[in-house]
Amino acid sequence: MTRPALDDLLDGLRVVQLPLNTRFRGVLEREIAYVRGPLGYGEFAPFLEYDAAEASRWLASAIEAAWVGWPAAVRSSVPVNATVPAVPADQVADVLGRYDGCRTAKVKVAAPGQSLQDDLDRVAAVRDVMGPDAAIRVDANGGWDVEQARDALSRLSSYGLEYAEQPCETVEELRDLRVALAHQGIDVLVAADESIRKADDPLRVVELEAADVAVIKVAPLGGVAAALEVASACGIPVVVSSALDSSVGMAAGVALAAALPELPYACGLGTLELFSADVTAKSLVPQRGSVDVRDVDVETALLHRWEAPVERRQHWARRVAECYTHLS
Ligand SMILES: O=C(O)CCC(=O)C1=CC=C[C@@H](O)[C@@H]1C(=O)O
Ligand SMILES: [Mg+2]
Repeated sequence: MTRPALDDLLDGLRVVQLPLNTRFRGVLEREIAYVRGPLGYGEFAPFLEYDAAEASRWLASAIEAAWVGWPAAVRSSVPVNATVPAVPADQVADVLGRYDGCRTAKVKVAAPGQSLQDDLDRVAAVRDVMGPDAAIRVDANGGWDVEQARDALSRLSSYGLEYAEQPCETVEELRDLRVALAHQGIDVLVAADESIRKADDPLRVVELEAADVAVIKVAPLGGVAAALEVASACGIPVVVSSALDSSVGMAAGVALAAALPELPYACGLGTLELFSADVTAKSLVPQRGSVDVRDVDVETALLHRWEAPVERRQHWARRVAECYTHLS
């Protein structure tokens, strides 16, 4: 891959703090850095707790966007799901109300400090608001062990589930859960997210027959081309999802979804509805249930408006430099 000099990355570096309208992953603000190359901006926003080796894949993805470019699109829009954070059931209608025309919802479950009853209430509220024809998937972020997952999914499945994303933490647990669900006749598909995006070997989950669906995120896999390779090698249906991106990062996810030969499920690319600010006036938000495949015009005034304080900008400059040494 074309590798810009570290100075080129640091010279164009911009850092913003974008407010969210709903708490997600425990935060109400998303800190995002941008690098700038000949093709425009690339988003570099690994979550703050990630180490340099893991975060360097996000840097490779930002460099691809700004210096290399993406594979050709085979579609002009991408159907997306609404994302429902671990909110109380009485806030579900508000959250869903932001998503124009989405007929699939992904609901966070097994959040720290919450009970299965909270999850049941939230999923029931989603079914209630969206009606019987909507598709509902849940995402436990590895929060259950196999037994808890089997019990939770046997109860949640009465609301009709499209799949359960990362119900357990390890690949072995996902495999054992699939067997347990089949034995008990619980008809819920298993999707892998962290087992792909945080793994040394993203294809192990397929080798162990541990998932029915692969959730693929661009930045954690090192860019659109790399993610496309993982998606093709998987041999199971793929759902492209965001990493809580601004429109710049979202465009990369949309580019991947647009390039995939088959897209059987709605993608998790609607999360800009959880933000109350962006760096473009024309956010890549869903309209009538889909996101358009198009370029994003970053506005300098918005980069200024949401600019992070100087110590955070220095933090991100150090992070870029550190990750740069890990680029392969
Ligand atoms: O898939 C979606 O609907 C939206 C994206 C999403 O849920 C996530 C984005 C970023 C970090 C993750 O905790 C979370 C996920 O686990 O899938
Ligand atoms: Mg997930």
